[in-house]
Formats: sequence, structure tokens, C-alpha cells
Amino acid sequence: MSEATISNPSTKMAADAVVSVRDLQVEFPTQIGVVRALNGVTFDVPRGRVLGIVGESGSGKSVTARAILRIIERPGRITNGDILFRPGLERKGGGRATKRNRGRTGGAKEAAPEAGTTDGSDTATRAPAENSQGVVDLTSLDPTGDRIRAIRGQEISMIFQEPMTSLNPVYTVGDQIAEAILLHQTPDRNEANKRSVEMLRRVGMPNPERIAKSYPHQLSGGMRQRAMIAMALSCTPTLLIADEPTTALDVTTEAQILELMRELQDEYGMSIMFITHSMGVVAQLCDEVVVMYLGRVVERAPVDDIFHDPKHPYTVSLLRSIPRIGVNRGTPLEVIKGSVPDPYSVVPGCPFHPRCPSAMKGLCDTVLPIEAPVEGKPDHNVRCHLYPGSTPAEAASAAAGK
Ligand SMILES: Nc1ncnc2c1ncn2[C@@H]1O[C@H](COP(=O)(O)OP(=O)(O)OP(=O)(O)O)[C@@H](O)[C@H]1O
Repeated sequence: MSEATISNPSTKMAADAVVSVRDLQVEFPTQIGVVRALNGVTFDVPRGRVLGIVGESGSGKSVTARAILRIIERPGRITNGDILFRPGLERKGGGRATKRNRGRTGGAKEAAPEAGTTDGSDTATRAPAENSQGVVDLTSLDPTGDRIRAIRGQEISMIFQEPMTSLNPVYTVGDQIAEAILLHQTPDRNEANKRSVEMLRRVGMPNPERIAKSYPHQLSGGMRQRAMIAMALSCTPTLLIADEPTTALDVTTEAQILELMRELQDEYGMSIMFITHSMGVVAQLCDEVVVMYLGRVVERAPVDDIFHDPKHPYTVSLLRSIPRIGVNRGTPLEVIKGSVPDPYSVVPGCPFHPRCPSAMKGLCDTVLPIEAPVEGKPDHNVRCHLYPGSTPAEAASAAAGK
């Protein structure tokens, strides 16, 4: 990353975005080789909308989320790229650091001050993180420093598939939410307790006063998930990152939680980045979609385009693998041929070509496609040789305006 990039990051940030990820690369050096978890990921999280990140296991969804919060586990590190964040309105202080919430701020796992849990990106050599328009390059922050710790929980919260990752088993649910509120919103303990009960009511808890006095193990899975959402939202974050928060729940509870998130998103006007394997969840919740495969974005588009005019053969395969109303009950669901290659191997050409029904010999197996806008749809991008603009020569001529 150059200094020029940092000194004027807004030039690279989409106007309506809360976060712009640009050419992000993350590696995990291991004893048997380097895992290139992210290979140049670029997308925007639109302000006040829900972005779905979808892809099979190992595509890099969670690493992307953890990179934004700067909580990539060592020895993983960001090796290139920018994560530009434009915070919401200025917040009034008054909060304080408390013992219970250290490391558990607002549902986001705090980048631990302990050694070995945060990424080893070389932040010392990077230029200042914030420009005059208030855009912060999160990759430039010290992952254990005050600035990113203030952003986590207060500006960006994260909820996980397993609520116990965020909830502390030895404190009551009400105490934990109140602590998050004390940390960032008000120094008044009574007010924080009141707001904590109100938050539990807001996420649809029956008898919130009683739930506030319960310990996490006394709640069902769905209730714990609601409690975690209450904790994550207690500081009204600009961005909520949800990493498969409904995967472990039954379908009825999942539908209730998704509806709740949609309602709260509308009410608070926050942005949500929702990570999922499921196109069904994407259809229910998301406005825009990023499809990832093997550490790369292969398609991004508004949700209607993804469902009604998908371009990438991988997106098409993901859509064929979900149950559809109106399709014969006896018809088996399609599975995507083959499996994701092991993370240590580097596939030549398009990483999806060994599994792609439309792969073209001599092109897809040799040339890495470039992401390009779909003709006539400036907000729909695809990385595939079936479409114009995917080769370096075509990209160069498009850039030259030919
Ligand atoms: N701590 C780690 N050490 C080594 N490799 C890692 C580590 N964490 C993630 N990876 C690798 O990074 C790649 C992306 O992983 P990631 O967890 O982001 O995938 P994902 O799309 O979120 O998958 P899932 O849906 O299963 O959570 C994978 O190849 C994974 O093996």
C-alpha cells in the first residue's frame, strides 16, 4: 500500500459505502505451506443496507470479516490491500472500560492484547490511518491499539454462529449487555441496566426482566442468539457483521431471527454484512450479494440480479443447490461437482475451472479472469471468461476506452 493511497483514501471509497475493501490479501504461513486465504478481495458494504457474503466452506468469508475487525489469528496476516471505513455520526462518550467487557465488547471478540491472537500485519511502517474526510484505513491501525478497540463494538460489532463465543458464562445476560452500554454510552449504572432490559425486550425476549437475570446456559439456543444480538446492537453500531449466526438453529427460529435482524436494521438504519452458506438466507435478508470462491470475489450484484440473472457458473450452481417451491418433490437437489481444492494448492487459470460445466480449454485453465462489469449493469460485476472484459488484453482496451 502506498502513502498516496492512505493520504487520500476517499478517492477509492464508494460514496454510499460504510466499508470499502480493496484488493485485500491475507496469508497464513503454516508448516506445510502458505494458505492464501484472500487473493485480492474487493467489495463495498453499502450504508444502511444488508450485504450477503456467500460461498462454500473455505472461500474466505470469515477471514474477510476478521480482517475488517483486525482479529485475524496469528500467524495470519494482511499482506496487501486497504479496508476503508467511514464511521457514522460522532458519538458522545461517557463510557468506561470494565472488567467484564474487556475482550467481549459489543459482541465482537476484542483483538486480544495477549500475544498470538491478532494478525501480524506490519502496521508500524504504514502511513497515518485517517484522512481529512474521516475515512479510516483499518489496515493501518495497530490491531491491539486504542483506535481499533474503540471501533470494535462501538462502530462495528460482530455476532458469531456460537453465541458462547461472545457471552460470558459467569455473568448474567443483563449484566453483560449493561457492561457494553457502560463502556460506550453512559456512565450511569441504573440507566445502563434499564437500557439492557429494553434491548432484551426489543429483540423479542419474553419477560426481559427475568431474562436479564439469567445466565447464558439457562437460555435456549435461539434465546442466546437473541441475547447476543441485543449485546451487539446495544451500542447501535454503524456496521453489524454476522458470521453464520443462524446456522445452528432450527428453521423456525432461524426465520424469526432473520426477521428480527431485518426489523432492527430498518429501525436503526445500520449496515449489516451477513455471512452465510445459504442462498435461501440471502433471499430472505439481503439487498446486495458478494459471491466468494477460494479467496476471490467471483460475482457481486443486487440480490434480484443474483437470483434472476446470475452470471457466474459458480453462482448458478449455488442457486441450483437450494430447494425451490414448485419443483417436483421427487427431483433431487443438485450438488456442485467436485470439491474446493486444498488451500495450499494454486489452481492455474480460473480457480473454479476444474468444477465448471462451461470451462473453455486453453483459456479458463490458463488465464485468471479479471472482474468486469456486466454489460448494461454497472452495479453487477463478474469474474468469468464467458463474459467480455475478463482477459488482461480486454481489460486494457476497456481502460483505454476502445
Ligand atoms: N488460523 C488459520 N490457519 C491456517 N489457515 C486458516 C486459518 N484460518 C483460516 N484459514 C484458511 O483460510 C481459508 C479461508 O477460511 P475461512 O474460514 O475464511 O472460510 P469460510 O468461507 O468462512 O468457511 P466456513 O464457511 O467453513 O467458515 C481456508 O482455506 C482456511 O483453511
